[in-house]
Amino acid sequence: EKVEITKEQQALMKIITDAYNRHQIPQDVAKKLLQDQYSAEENFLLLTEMATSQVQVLVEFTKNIPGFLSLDREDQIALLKGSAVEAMFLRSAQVFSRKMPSGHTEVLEERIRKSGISEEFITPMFNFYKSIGELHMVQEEQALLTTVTILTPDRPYVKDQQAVERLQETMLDVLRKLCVLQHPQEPQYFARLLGRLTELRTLSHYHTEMLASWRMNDHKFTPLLCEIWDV
Ligand SMILES: CC(C)c1onc(-c2c(Cl)cccc2Cl)c1COc1ccc2c(ccn2Cc2cccc(C(=O)O)c2)c1
Repeated sequence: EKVEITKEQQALMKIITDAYNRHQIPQDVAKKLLQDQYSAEENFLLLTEMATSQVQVLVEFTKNIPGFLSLDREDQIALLKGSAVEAMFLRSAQVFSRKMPSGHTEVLEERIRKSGISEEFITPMFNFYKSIGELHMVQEEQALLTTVTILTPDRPYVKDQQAVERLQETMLDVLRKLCVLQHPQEPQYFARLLGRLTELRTLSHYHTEMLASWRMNDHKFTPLLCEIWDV
């Protein structure tokens, strides 16, 4: 049957996409990527700074998701804590596939590979980046997929899961229609996108182990990261 995005859905998509594009890592932080220091220590510090900046960007973005601020305050925190790593994997994957300016991508990849992360986590991480790149998502799809990830009802400590589910379903409906309209030659595209969310959960479990091993080697995180990742 003919798929049509309603006026309200169009407005919703514009709010979310504008917010997603508006909140970027500050250029001075991204520029540091090209700094000459390449030690594992220096890489870890730079990535920690980027992650901290990315969490701030994520909090600002989340405030622009229609309906999010009407959720129970504690549930808002539970959703942010539960989705931060997945949203950041999505964001860094989109940055890699977007091919950042002037070789940032290679430098970022190099720094991630040489920051004390064990090979067993590096391989699935970069496989994920590749699988996201192959989707060639338009920016509306990227923004909506991140929103759907944030609005996952079954995160730990969420009390009113129904309210989160209603919001997520609203976003999933827009994303489903957008996929059909943007990728008419590929009816399975929406299903492929949702498949990435499953991969994100696995990466999130790997990330917990990455944090544990960094802590074992006495690596320090910023207060914001300690709070959002309970480290
Ligand atoms: C604490 C730190 C060492 C850490 O722990 N886990 C991850 C970690 C790693 Cl190593 C991989 C994936 C996710 C996480 Cl949390 C990280 C590093 O987190 C990052 C690093 C880079 C990231 C991000 C997110 C995006 N980017 C790239 C980026 C670059 C330039 C511009 C922009 C932009 O948005 O405009 C984004 C997070």
